[in-house]
Amino acid sequence: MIETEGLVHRYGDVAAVDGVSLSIDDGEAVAVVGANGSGKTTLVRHFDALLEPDEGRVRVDGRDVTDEPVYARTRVGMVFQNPRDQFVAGTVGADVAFGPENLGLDRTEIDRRVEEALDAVDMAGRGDERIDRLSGGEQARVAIAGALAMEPDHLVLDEPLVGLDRSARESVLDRLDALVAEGTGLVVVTHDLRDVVGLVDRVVGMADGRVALDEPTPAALDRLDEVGVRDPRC
Ligand SMILES: Nc1ncnc2c1ncn2[C@@H]1O[C@H](COP(=O)(O)OP(=O)(O)OP(=O)(O)O)[C@@H](O)[C@H]1O
Repeated sequence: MIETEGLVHRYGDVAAVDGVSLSIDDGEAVAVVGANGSGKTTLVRHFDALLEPDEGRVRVDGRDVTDEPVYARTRVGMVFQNPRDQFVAGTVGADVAFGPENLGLDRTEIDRRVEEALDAVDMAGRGDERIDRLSGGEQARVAIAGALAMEPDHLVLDEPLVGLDRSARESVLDRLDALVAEGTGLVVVTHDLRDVVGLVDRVVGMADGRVALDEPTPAALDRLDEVGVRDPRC
């Protein structure tokens, strides 16, 4: 479970996150929506201790992420907006293996995790391919595999579909759908709910750094205008 309590994050004088208390259960699929600059990315970066709170606390499974960042990063897998910024190796297999290697796991366990993670994103058998020769959609799926190889309880994706064409979007969404069905929790940051509305069972809407909407789908769809987000049904 991911919990924030009175979380405040400031950049200089700007409170990008301004008192957010939220809890996300294991297995929940949540969309975090809101207009540009409403604080979505800043909020989710705290789940993995990539930022430090100015006020309040963030816990994963009851453990404070500032005190135990490694624990948070093993339970919460993060996939950033531009996967190219996230790759650390030249080939698919080496990149996906990087996280488990850092956990100090033995080779057999690392190989098992890499194989399962690539399989989960429909990239089985492609470990030797160079990442820079993959399409944008394939790169997005490799980035997701890298997070999955840590066997996290939650996968947090920040605008995972930006820049992808329709078929690449569909292939990523297909894989996310399967992961949710298997019980992986999902937090998807987006300002466009159209693609992910069928995937999530809850919508958290941010406005000016605060949670202005927190409702299950489909009820949340009737209130999207309050957070400046388009109703995907229109
Ligand atoms: N590194 C930074 N330094 C200074 N200000 C920042 C920084 N990152 C974000 N901000 C500011 O914090 C506020 C929230 O930004 P954030 O990126 O969290 O919002 P967002 O909802 O994810 O936006 P978007 O939809 O455009 O990605 C904005 O006013 C933004 O300009």
